[in-house]
Amino acid sequence: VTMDTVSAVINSVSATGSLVLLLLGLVCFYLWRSSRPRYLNKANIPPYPTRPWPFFGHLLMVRKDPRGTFLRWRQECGDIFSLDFCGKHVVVLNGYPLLKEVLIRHADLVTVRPKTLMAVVLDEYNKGIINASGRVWKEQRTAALTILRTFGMGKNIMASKIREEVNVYLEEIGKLGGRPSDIRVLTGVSISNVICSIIMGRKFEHDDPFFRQMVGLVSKIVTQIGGTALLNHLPVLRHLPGDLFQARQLQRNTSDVSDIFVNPVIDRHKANFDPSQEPADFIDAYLHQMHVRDTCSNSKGSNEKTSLNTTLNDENLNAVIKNIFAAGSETTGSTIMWCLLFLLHHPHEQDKLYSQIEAVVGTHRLPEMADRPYLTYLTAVIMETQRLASIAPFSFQRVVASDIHVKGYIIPEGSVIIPSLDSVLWDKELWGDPQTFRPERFFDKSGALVQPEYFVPFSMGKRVCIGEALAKMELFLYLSSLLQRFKVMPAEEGALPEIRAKFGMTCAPEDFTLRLVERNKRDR
Ligand code: HEM
Repeated sequence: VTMDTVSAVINSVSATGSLVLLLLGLVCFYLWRSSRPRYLNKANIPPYPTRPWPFFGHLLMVRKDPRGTFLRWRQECGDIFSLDFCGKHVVVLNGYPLLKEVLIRHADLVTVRPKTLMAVVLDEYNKGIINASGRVWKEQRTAALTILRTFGMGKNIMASKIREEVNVYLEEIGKLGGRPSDIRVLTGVSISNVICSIIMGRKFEHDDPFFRQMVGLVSKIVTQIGGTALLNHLPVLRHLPGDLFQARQLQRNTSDVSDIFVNPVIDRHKANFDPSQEPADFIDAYLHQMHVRDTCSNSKGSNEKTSLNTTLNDENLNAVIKNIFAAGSETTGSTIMWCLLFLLHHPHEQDKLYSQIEAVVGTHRLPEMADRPYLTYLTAVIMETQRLASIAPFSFQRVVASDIHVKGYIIPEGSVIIPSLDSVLWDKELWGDPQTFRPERFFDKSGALVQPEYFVPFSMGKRVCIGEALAKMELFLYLSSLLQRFKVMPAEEGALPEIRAKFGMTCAPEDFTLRLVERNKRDR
């Protein structure tokens, strides 16, 4: 090897090295430019609690304990403050008056969802309800609400579907024989079955392998969404080797849910669709609406394809079904788990609740919706559970469509807003002792049950939860029937599980075991 060859190699290596360095520098410059806080020194922007870090802004500061950090920053900055998430301007809204002003008075300016990486990974960006905006969102939301109301959300048809499943749930719990158990999965499976019967008109055996596989996948997706939250603001991280943030797994699991479960179910419904028959379930009713629009546009002599006139189509139906599963099962299931955990810690409240069930319903029949107005203590316990658990502490994010003027500040167009439901449900000014489980707070001096307008676990405004009536019905029927038959007891006498939340798609309690002991076997 001559000296010339060696120096040629060195030259070419250093040229390549310089090129790589230059590229790296350009990438860093681009990242720095695109992640610079847009409004840092602009007047009239809600204040920043601390100076943002380069690139990440405030993201890493809130990662460990978002709830605690937000509550602390509210104390330091007041009800409205700005954050920077990797260059994205975020405004956090706190307190009932401010949430009401922005979400209700300026309702039309805050209906857009941000284009999060998660929505793209889940293949749901601008599809279905949760991740859609504008015309798609309006039409899908209206269709879904109409269908749910037709099926009696808050009325009898829905109640009988839920009660059927409650019976199976009670039998399964009876089989545990009062032994220490974690009933989180059992509860999740049961609630998912209610959603199945509403969406596709059929329920599954709890040990059906196909159903188990689907519930397992949905539960994985819900957990993985929590783990990938950082990616929403720093999408470049998904390219890291090793799938550190599980984004690729999340994508695979979501497309499995579509391929194995959702699309075949839609196809079966389409194959059996008969427009002259009354719709039997949600999918059928959606196909009916598609058919009606199709017929209307044809009768008007339009030559355009229906898909141009309406957003009701297979793709959006797929997304709506996934939305209802994702938003409707984990939320209700974890609220039931929170209620049982609170009752473990508050045996006196459990006794009071049981006495009312015994007096109003007795023990020879299951509670029904007609009992609800009389089971006021249970209703108060459910509301107190939802308030204290605050399972959706930051609701879902929205984007501001044009500048909003509030409290002497401007929330600039394009900012993301985070309405902190924690700040309302845990507000000392409103509740006095917000961290205490005290269902009595929902009764007035005359002993009548009251629901204050600032009780907002389902959020507020135009994007308020569409499943509120269904969730309330499920919570009432599951908990009244469960607590009528079983006494909630600690797994080990004197050793209570800690009250601690884990952050996923919602805030569920950390896993815990308990004993559900039959109260009076002879009565049944
Ligand atoms: C305890 C149970 C539940 C709680 C606490 C809850 C809470 C919420 C919250 C806080 C939002 C965000 C609203 C916003 O963007 O401001 C929401 C949205 C939504 N929820 Fe629920 N939810 C529950 C049960 C359900 C059920 C059973 C369904 C099934 C139909 C459902 C379907 C939805 C949908 C589709 C949205 C998106 C609405 C939109 O973007 O327009 N939820 N929910």
